[in-house]
Amino acid sequence: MTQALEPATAAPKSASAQRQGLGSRIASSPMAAISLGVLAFIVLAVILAPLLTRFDPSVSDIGQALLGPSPEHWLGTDSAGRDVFSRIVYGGRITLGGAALALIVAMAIGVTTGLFAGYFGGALDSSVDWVSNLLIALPNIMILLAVRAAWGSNVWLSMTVFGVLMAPGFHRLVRAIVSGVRNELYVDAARVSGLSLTRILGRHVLVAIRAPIIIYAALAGVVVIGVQSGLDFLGLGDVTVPSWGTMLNEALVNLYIAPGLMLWPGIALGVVNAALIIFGNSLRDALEDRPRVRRRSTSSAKQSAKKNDAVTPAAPEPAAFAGGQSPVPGFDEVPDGSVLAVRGLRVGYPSADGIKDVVNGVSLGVRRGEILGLVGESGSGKTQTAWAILGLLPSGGRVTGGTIEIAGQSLPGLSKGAMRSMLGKKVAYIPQEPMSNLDPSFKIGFQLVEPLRKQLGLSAKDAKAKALAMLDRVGIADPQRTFDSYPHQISGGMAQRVLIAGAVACDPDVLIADEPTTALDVTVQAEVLDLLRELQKEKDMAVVMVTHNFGVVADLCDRVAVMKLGQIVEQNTVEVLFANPQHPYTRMLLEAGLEDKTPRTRLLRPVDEPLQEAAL
Ligand SMILES: Nc1ncnc2c1ncn2[C@@H]1O[C@H](COP(=O)(O)OP(=O)(O)OP(=O)(O)O)[C@@H](O)[C@H]1O
Repeated sequence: MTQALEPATAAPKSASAQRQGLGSRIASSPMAAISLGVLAFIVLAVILAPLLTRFDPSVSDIGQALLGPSPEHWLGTDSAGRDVFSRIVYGGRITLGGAALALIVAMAIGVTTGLFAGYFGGALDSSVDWVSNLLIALPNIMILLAVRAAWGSNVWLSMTVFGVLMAPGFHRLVRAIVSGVRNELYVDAARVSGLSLTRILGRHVLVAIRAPIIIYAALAGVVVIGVQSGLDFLGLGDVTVPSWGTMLNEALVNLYIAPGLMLWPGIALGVVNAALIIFGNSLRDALEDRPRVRRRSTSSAKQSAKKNDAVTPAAPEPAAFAGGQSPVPGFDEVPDGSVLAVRGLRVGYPSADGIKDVVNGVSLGVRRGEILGLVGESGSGKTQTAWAILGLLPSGGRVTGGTIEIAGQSLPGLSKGAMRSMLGKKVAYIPQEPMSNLDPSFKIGFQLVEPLRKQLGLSAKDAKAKALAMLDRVGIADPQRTFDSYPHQISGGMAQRVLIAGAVACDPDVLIADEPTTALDVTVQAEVLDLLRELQKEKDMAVVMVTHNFGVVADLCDRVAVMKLGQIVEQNTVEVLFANPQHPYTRMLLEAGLEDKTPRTRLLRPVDEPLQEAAL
């Protein structure tokens, strides 16, 4: 029963390297570390300018004009007798400070709008995109000249405006990444575990955009420094304060008398720009083979399902039932005392012809201690039914009719906050693909502890103790090691056990398992089903087992509902339905896939009778 642990060291070396934090990855790339060191050195020198220099960079002494380098004036003096070293160090404040201001403004606007537009999509996305396109269409230099003409040559103002003009670049980058990440199953899993929007965005989404933002900011920094220096070089900046662009402008005037004056601001600009470009490129190289556990495409998931699901019946041609036999009486029965009661549920998506229902009047109920199998061909609406119950329909989908009650609480119409507090505590979810439902960026322990603290209000210590106890309970041999592992360091079977531990940790009334064994190999499937059965008995949960495997139904379920084209066509106890299927569609599914149609003897009992161990 206990699954053999894969040693943590079994993870490929490259993977463990890739798991390092951003700081370690920068440190492990010599070019990134050196360029970052150079940048840090220059920034520090600019900040500590008053300590490093002996001369006021703006005070002229015409008697000292155009002196060469000396122990007093390390880099010589300019045409007004000002110390060049002081002007270089102080000038960095304007050049680098202005560039930093523009970058901060661009990132604050672009990252925020990209994050929300990418995550929520819809009208918000379209309107922000419209504004972003408008900003991109504006000629930046003309705008900066207009700002200077209207408000004077204030470097901070012009760099703030330039930051706004640069924001669309960050917006587009972040929006593109976030709109991909929001569909990751681990983000769905975070929603199911009841985490707030801020936490999901902060913990799971921001982490994915962190590295691309740093790389893009490094390269955008080169552009901003170029624009700031260019404006000063053209004499459009404030000539009373030193900057590297202003120094280049003065050097140009004296090019034939003192060509050396061009050298120092040129070197300063060259070194900073080179360091920024090398840093951006090295960081990209260090990060580019980072593993991403992506949501598998529907087709690959289906292929995997077919491969692993040995007794899955071939999906019958919907056309064979186009005539549509009526559902078998009792198809919409909701047993008395059901802790989950769904009546006449309809789920619709917008289409060219208006709202199209993909779930069409489903009624079902599950009592405590009971397992209901929800079976049907691919596309019959099982997952949509489950997601509607969890309040997790994807964008566009909505409940268009019917009622859902969990432990007496009616769900449709519930506020998002109230729904969040139910998820995990009243209703929990076990997904189909364990690996994709764990965030690759965080250790298993963190992903278990966080919802426990949020949902049960436990202290960090208690939540950790409970998480370790749950890992032990679900049959993980070394809970501490798994707790300290990243998802890529454990096997698929262990990942599913981890998700089961997380799902049942808050003792939910209802557990929805959506094909929980599809992505696992056959031996592990049996172990996971055994575990689910044990936990369901132990915690007296009502379970809805979404599957298209009649073997799983026979092995595990008390009752079964058969779905076809968004409707339940037949619903009964497992023993009655297997012995005497009424609907032609049920018969076809059973004949197509099941060699041994006899359910376990233990299941041949009315659902409200206690389990007879002797009959096992
Ligand atoms: N985002 C969507 N927009 C529009 N229609 C959708 C969307 N998602 C699913 N559907 C429709 O809902 C139907 C039911 O899909 P659902 O995923 O519930 O099927 P299922 O029975 O769970 O299949 P499977 O066993 O293959 O997972 C699909 O046939 C599809 O046409």
